[in-house]
Amino acid sequence: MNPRVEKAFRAMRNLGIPDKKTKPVLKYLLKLYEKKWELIEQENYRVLADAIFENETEVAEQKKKLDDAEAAERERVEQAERMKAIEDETQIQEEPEKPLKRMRARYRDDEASPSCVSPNISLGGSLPVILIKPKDELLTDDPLRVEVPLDSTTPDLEPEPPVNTDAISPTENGVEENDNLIPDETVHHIAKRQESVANTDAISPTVSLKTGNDFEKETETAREDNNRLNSDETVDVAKGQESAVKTDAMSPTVSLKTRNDFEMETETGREEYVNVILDETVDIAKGEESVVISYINEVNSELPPSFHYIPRNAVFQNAYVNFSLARIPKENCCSTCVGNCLTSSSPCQCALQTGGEFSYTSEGTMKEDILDHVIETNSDPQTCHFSYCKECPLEKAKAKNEGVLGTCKGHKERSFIKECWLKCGCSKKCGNRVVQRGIRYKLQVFMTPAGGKGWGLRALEDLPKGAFVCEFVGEVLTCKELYNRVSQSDKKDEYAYPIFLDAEWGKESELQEDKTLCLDPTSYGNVARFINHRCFDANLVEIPVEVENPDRHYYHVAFFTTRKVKALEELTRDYGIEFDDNDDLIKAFKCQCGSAFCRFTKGSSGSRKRKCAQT
Ligand SMILES: C[S@@+](CC[C@H](N)C(=O)[O-])C[C@H]1O[C@@H](n2cnc3c(N)ncnc32)[C@H](O)[C@@H]1O
Repeated sequence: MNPRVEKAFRAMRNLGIPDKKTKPVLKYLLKLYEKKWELIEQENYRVLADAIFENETEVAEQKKKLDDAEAAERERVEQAERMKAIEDETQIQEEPEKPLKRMRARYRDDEASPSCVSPNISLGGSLPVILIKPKDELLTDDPLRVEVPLDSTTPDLEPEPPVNTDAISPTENGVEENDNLIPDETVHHIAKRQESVANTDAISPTVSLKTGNDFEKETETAREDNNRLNSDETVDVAKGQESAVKTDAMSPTVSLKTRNDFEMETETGREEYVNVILDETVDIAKGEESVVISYINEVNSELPPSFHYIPRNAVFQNAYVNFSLARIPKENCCSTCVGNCLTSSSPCQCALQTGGEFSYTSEGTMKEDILDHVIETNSDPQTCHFSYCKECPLEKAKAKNEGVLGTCKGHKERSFIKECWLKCGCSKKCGNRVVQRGIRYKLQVFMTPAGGKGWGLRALEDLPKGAFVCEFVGEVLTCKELYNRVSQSDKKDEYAYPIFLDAEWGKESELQEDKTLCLDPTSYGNVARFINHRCFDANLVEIPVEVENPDRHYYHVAFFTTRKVKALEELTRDYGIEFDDNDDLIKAFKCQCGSAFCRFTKGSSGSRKRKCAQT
């Protein structure tokens, strides 16, 4: 057997996938990628694993649909037979001719009964037996979905659209790279993903990204040109996921005026500018958030990177995120509360878990004293505490590649916010539910000035201190999976910075591998993936938030403002990286944060100790 085929099988076997499932999918991918093995092999055969897992889910769903349809059909046929028997009996007793007339009137050979899908199929007898062949569902154009949405228990979630069951049905054939094993149209949904992986260039727009400055604003023709540019339907960005689909939904914002045309020092000037640049037809979140998240590039012609926008974390494969109402003990929810917990005279059960005080004000911001305490303990080496694991999952994952098990560098001890949730008695509008309600402020992804940090995030309105800006959303992975992905990625330095859910690691005597989790926004993430790093004095601080999961292996990570932030000011967070630590999984960048406390410029002396930062 071709050694590359054997290797692919082996990689899948390691994930518990038998060869017979791997074979047809691999074969299809080889055909799709025109035998470019490297596309299949990258990130430890992720494309292959994803395709197999997705296919399995869809086949199972479709099988269930078929079973249901068959059961319904059986029931219908039995019912028809029962009715016929009753009618026959009644008619024999009454008038023998009438029933036949009635029957003919109801089910004429050339007409469908009301429930009949396929009237031409008749199995003889005077009554047509109606066989319903379940219609093939239309293929969806949605991007490939990730396994299980974490808040699948929340009432808000809509059901998944149906997909074709026939995709990648296993066959007995061997993996011959030229065989047309799977009809293309049945694997359309997989192809879509593969195309986005294989051909990232396809997302480049077919329009030149001129800005308003490139036109002679004064002339009618120039204005028309500019308008045409704005409405050019050939722009295909669609987040780079759907290279074949052309849409202007994310066409770059092009305004006649640019930033320089506004008096940015004044409140009015900034407001005018925001009104001009806020193009609500451009939504990087594809309507997944309750606010539009626009983007703008006034610097160059780059488009935002390709990724799947997800508003909530999603679990990848074996990461252990198992929460259910039954697993939440009474002490972890305020089941006797009603309405808004914040208005009650004493702290509810949820607040008791975080020091007996609610973390939020009635305006929905974080309480200032709590926020200040978090900021202080994060940044002050005197108050910042680390706990150390006996066998650090990060070091273990690294050791798999490097062979030497390093000592734990420490995990920062953090204060949690505990929000009320489904099992609580309060209402969804309770003031102790902020992060779970999602983004509220108008945010914009923008290109930072040339030679800088690439895309960044800002708000288009002033933010008060303690405002919840957004959650850090990504795929929930085990550390092992993250290390596999990064070490096999050929774009290590472009890997979006993950966040480790390590707040409780140091407290556990023994950590199970599937519970050592992180959030990776590289392929699936939300707007937080655009937040750039700033050393120490970033205007956002990340705070762990417990919503569903009492055991805190899995929790949410939310960003709150550390001070008032003006509209258009870049939002930043401290990634907590050490620029001199060559040991880190993801290669550090040359920091351009501009902070007076920048760790990059302040001497990269080789110290490998962790330093405190606002993370
Ligand atoms: C999570 S992404 C942030 C969004 C990114 N700027 C983009 O264009 O998609 C992290 C990457 O942004 C860049 N970056 C973030 N903060 C930076 C900083 N302070 N200086 C230079 N580059 C930075 C680095 O390339 C880093 O790898």
